[in-house]
Amino acid sequence: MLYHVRMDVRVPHDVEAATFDRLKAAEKARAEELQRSGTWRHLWRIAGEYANVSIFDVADHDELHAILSGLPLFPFMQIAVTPLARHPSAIA
Ligand SMILES: O=C(O)CC1=CCC(=O)O1
Repeated sequence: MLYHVRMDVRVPHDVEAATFDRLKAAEKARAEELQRSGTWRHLWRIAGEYANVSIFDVADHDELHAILSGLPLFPFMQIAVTPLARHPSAIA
């Protein structure tokens, strides 16, 4: 199943910069791993915002939740999930 996921990162004021930098590096490594496996199909920056739009390809809601809640930046993100169904006019 495909899911459109928007993640808005909220930088905490009370977390040390070095700690947040470590979390960002861990997030990047995990995102790259999931992209290589084909699970994180698209990852786009929303221009002008500390946010991204992503497409995930997973078995079901439970797998998506497990992945998202395991992301290193999960405690600092607002996440909006939209399940996608095939459009009848789509040719690909
Ligand atoms: O910067 C972001 O949008 C949050 C994020 C998701 C994957 C990643 O590497 O950073």
